[in-house]
Amino acid sequence: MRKPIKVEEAIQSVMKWPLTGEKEFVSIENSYNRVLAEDLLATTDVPWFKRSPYDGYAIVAASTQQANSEYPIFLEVLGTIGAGFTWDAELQPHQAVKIMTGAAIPEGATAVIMVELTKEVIKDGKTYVQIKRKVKDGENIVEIGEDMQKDEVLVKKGTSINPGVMATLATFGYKTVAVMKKPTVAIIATGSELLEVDDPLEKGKIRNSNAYMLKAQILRAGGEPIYYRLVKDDFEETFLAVKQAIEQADIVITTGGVSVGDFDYIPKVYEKLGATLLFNKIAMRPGSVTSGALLNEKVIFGLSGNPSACYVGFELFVRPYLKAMLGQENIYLKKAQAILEKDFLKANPFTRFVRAKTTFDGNELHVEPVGKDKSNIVSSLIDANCFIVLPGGSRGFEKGLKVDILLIEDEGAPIWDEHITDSRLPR
Ligand SMILES: Nc1nc2c(c(=O)[nH]1)N[C@H]1C(S)=C(S)[C@@H](COP(=O)(O)OP(=O)(O)OC[C@H]3O[C@@H](n4cnc5c(N)ncnc54)[C@H](O)[C@@H]3O)O[C@H]1N2
Ligand code: MOO
Ligand SMILES: [Mg+2]
Repeated sequence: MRKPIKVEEAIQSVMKWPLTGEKEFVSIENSYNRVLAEDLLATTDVPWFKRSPYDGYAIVAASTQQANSEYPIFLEVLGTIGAGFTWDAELQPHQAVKIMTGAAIPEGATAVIMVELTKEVIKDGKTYVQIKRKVKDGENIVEIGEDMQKDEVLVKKGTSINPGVMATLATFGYKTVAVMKKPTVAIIATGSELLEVDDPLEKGKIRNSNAYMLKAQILRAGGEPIYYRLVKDDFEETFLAVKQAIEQADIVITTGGVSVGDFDYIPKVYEKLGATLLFNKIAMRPGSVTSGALLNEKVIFGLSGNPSACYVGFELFVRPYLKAMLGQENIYLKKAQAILEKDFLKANPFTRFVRAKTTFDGNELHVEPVGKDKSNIVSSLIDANCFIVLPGGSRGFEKGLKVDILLIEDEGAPIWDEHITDSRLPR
């Protein structure tokens, strides 16, 4: 008899053994979605020179002291600079340089006035800019270091490279980036009933869908599915596949063959390998047979063969382990609360993770189970973007209750609908 342990105990027993990830260098072009292996520091001030935020005139603010709409002042315009160009002479009072957004502020200039507030006049062959208001010192000047300051830690290692991090890397000239190596994850699908994806159906057989599902889950979590094999329900074959995989990959996942059937060989494989069993029964549904074992400080995850159970097992146990290897902080699925939109009246002797779809009405989250809830179901995974967590020992949950959900994926909205609202007004 197997003794079920709590979900959190299973998570803890796995998370005691995170491998230390390694780093590697990739080109900035290939760094999107990778995880930073080193803190990202500002190597210069940004901007590193004063620049204009507007198209206008660089001036000495003091020259405008007396300006007002009745008595405008006139400054001589010495020339024009666009972004990327500099003005080499020092600007004197009563002089101006026409300047474009992004151009370096000339030496001596202390403010910029927007072009809309001025008028150019030509007198005796000279160009003057007419100014009708007092301009303050420092007005419309982007100061050195306004954006980022030299030596400032901008992004912590363990952060996933998003478009903003990408822009920051480029700002400081990182042609190559130190990122965490993607943990390699071997997938071994077990089962004599399994066909390859391009095999025609035969009596009693099904196509191996778990391996492809796991590949996608591994990629989504930031790992590298490197190796994948399909083995028959044969002890030797399964044993050799796992033994080889553990030498080649950082993490090994098997699917199927983990329960109490005559041909479920995974428990015996652990034994022969001399692996330490971490758990072989968890008080959860689906995936109660999910097993974990430790060999050479590497965790082998024995996920259920049933597709939905396999999926849940990955997200709850493999995902955080993989993300910990990547040095990430937020390794667990994000928890939220949502209003249950349909009765879920099944009793829950064990904690249940119901595949569900959550939607946001602009105000609150709502959630509805995606349908067929048995663990042998594939189709309910199509629309699932979260799990509803129903604690063990509960009788079922009625529509309208607030329930905990774990978010897996987030999609956009189908229409632009009241995307801009004033939160101060009643709705
Ligand atoms: N007497 C008992 N029988 C079962 C129990 C139990 O407690 N006592 N638990 C049931 C539960 S719950 C689950 S979940 C499954 C777990 O079984 P295994 O992990 O050993 O997986 P298999 O028996 O190999 O396969 C189960 C099911 O999944 C299909 N499968 C397997 N691999 C794949 C794949 N790669 N792609 C698609 N489908 C796959 C397989 O054909 C079976 O239908 O055990 C119950 N039995
Ligand atoms: O382990 Mo099974 O998926 O609980 O149904
Ligand atoms: Mg079985």
